Amino acid sequence: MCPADQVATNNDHLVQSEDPEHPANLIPELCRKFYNWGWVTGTGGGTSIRQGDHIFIAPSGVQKELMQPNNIFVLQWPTPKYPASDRNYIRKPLKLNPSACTPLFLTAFEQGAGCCIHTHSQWAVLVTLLVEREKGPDACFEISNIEQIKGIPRGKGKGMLGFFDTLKIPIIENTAFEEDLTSGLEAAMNKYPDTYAVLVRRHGIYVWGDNTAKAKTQCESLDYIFQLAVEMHKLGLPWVK
Ligand SMILES: CSCCC(=O)C(=O)COP(=O)(O)O
Ligand SMILES: [Zn+2]
Repeated sequence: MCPADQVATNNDHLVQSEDPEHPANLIPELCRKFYNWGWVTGTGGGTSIRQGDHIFIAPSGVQKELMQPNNIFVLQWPTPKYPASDRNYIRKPLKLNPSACTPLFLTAFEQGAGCCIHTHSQWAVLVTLLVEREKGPDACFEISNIEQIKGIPRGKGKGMLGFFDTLKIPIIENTAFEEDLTSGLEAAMNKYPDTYAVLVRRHGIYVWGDNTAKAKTQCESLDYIFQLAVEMHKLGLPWVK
């Protein structure tokens, strides 16, 4: 756990609220759920929320399910993505570093997202392995004729996908360091401007939404679909009719 006595008193009021929906309360609460779903075990994965001109970010390398509100970093939005030293932190807990996923979360916020979730779900990883043969910029997971596809938006302001639509989630290659995934994420977003998620080969997935509830439900729908896809593959059933 992140020790409470290692926390600075800088702008503590930004993470102190009785409101369970406040991002500083919501991020630890969500990460406890995500841990139980196998999404953020072993310190991997995480979540970031934008509220107005503040971005709330978890620390790096901590047990995400044990996080407390006073462990949360706050960035003034907008903020430079690079170099990291130029980012506008207005709250930095002592002896902790911000998540290595920060530039990826910022990339989602640049697209207008209100929340971004990164998971290391084994179903997401397995799907990237099953389409491993299609390496390169065109790598993509595709599935159709599954009811849960309706839980994924067609694109911003375009409503939700329908049963007969084909869900497409781009896959980018993993890198040695989480931060170095940023250019791949940006490229995938440019190539698939309607996507709300990008898979990372042998690593996991980034999912974002207009707000926290949408990011969470979209991530749940995708995880359901990935698990189903793995089981379909084992039964020799095609993903696209
Ligand atoms: C065993 S986790 C490896 C790092 C990673 O992929 C990740 O998502 C966690 O990054 P953070 O800096 O938020 O701990
Ligand atoms: Zn990761």
